[in-house]
Amino acid sequence: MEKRIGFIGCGNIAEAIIKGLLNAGYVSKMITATNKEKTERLKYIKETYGVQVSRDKKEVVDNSDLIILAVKPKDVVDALRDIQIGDRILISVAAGITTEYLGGMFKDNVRVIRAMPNTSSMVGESVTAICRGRFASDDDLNCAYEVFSSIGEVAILDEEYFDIVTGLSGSGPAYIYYMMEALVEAGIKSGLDAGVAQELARQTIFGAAVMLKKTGEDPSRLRLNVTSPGGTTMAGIMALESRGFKEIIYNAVYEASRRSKEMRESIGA
Ligand SMILES: NC(=O)C1=CN([C@@H]2O[C@H](COP(=O)(O)OP(=O)(O)OC[C@H]3O[C@@H](n4cnc5c(N)ncnc54)[C@H](O)[C@@H]3O)[C@@H](O)[C@H]2O)C=CC1
Ligand SMILES: O=C(O)[C@@H]1CCC=N1
Repeated sequence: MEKRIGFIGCGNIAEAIIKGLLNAGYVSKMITATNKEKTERLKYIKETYGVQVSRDKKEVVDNSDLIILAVKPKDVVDALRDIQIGDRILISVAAGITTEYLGGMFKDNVRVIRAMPNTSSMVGESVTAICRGRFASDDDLNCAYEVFSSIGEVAILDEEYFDIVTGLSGSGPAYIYYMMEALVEAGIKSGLDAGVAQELARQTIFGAAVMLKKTGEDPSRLRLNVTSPGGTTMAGIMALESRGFKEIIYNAVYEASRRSKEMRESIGA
């Protein structure tokens, strides 16, 4: 049976998940959302998606079987203050915040699932890592699996890997968009019209992503297929290598993971 889902915090990632769930056939009346800024944001969410909204987080909890906590890490304590989760499942997508810390905020043994989706949830193409806290069961994990698999792929992982996952796939879409920005700027700088550069870059990234997914081939194999010996691609790749492209990407994942840990520590979690 379809679970009733309540969102505490309705910013970017909550909106992406809501849209993804609705596209996947989820019924709008099964979704309720609340937010700190209650007026404009909730009006927008209600008008755009037809889901229920409430100014009262307790009402959201009462109307839900699963609660998705989608507030910034620094706001989790405030967001969960004065509510009773009872026998519902609490799914947190907050970067860095552990199931142990969240569970510790309640007197009862709350069933907590930690999830790290990304904004491609909006088009059903997220990859979401999930793990269960101490008091959540395998059934609870399966329940979360079902919800997130309707908006993309799901990986069940040990919680110790979540900072890395956050730095790789949670933040990852931004790296790809940044790559697109860089390609477009390079095209323009080299003399292309902006619209043309954008169209070429967007479809190149999309085509490469579809190739990866549909062929299941190793990316290095696909890269070699583009790279004629002594040709243009080889010259381009050598320019990337000489400027430490892989190290740059490693640093991005490392720094984002470090920040995930730092946000946890900054609230004493
Ligand atoms: N944006 C992304 O791509 C992803 C974000 N996350 C995590 O999701 C969480 C939310 O991130 P975003 O949606 O990007 O942030 P956001 O700032 O867009 O949304 C957070 C929302 O929480 C609301 N809020 C703050 N305190 C609240 C409270 N006490 N009660 C109810 N609502 C409250 C704010 O009004 C805001 O609309 C963060 O913890 C982040 O680490 C996880 C995966 C991906
Ligand atoms: O930037 C952030 O902190 C969040 C977590 C993963 C993606 N966005």
